[in-house]
Amino acid sequence: MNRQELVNLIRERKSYLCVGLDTDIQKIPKHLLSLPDPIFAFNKAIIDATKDLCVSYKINTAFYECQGIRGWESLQRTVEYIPKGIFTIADAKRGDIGNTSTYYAKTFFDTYGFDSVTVAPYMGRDSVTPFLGFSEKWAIVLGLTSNEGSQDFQQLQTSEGLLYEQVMKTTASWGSPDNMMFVVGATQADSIAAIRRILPDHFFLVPGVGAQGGSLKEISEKGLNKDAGLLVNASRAIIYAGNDERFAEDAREAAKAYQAEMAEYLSAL
Ligand SMILES: O=c1ccn([C@@H]2O[C@H](COP(=O)(O)O)[C@@H](O)[C@H]2O)c(=O)[nH]1
Repeated sequence: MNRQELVNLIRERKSYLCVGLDTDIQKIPKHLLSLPDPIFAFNKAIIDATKDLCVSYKINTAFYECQGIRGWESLQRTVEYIPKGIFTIADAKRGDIGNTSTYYAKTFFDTYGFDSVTVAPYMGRDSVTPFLGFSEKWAIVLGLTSNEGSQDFQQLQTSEGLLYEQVMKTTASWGSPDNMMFVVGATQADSIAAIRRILPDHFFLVPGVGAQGGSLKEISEKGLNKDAGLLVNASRAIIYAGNDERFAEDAREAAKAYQAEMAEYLSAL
């Protein structure tokens, strides 16, 4: 998906919601466990219930990889089930020496057909640029992450400023706002205005609302740009809003509340 298609989708749906499919076999409703592919059955119901409210789905590959071959099959069925025209994210946090990164990119873009993959930039240029050579595909680079451990390295003060700011500026120079986004945690709302000044045009993927306590209002006020420029992810707060037979309806209600709030913020742009 290209940038203009994503921007149009956000405008049409009045939403910049990304539903996170962090589907944990331990947490899905028990009545699904007797089905041949419980993870896919769960995802299918969540997608059916939310597909008109969001613009993106993020599949965190860890929840699938841990199931071995069956998990990869669930992942493939899920990504194939997501309606065309909705932006798909493989949250795999890849990045390695160049030839290996090339095969990570092929895996998620060509084999599985994702629009984007999350990339850890700390191995440098040759680990990131292989993700940028695919038409209408995106690298979503970790910028300032939502977890406490972001203080350990990312937030170190250097002679040039904060380390994550340096990393984001340099990484941005390898691509463009048409093929690169950055992860900025919703729990880092105090920093988002400064990051937006450094990167006025890039999309930010923002995880950390819901279960991690980040404020949708704050990050929207500080992070939206003229094209919206945000994809805000919520995983647990949506997909586990309920845990009985009504789980999909409960997920829809949770997604609807986020979308309604987003529509307000978009109307003020
Ligand atoms: O900085 C980051 C980068 C990635 N994540 C991922 O986003 C979701 C958040 O899930 P919630 O249940 O909404 O908290 C999850 O897949 C994380 O691995 C992040 O949280 N922070």
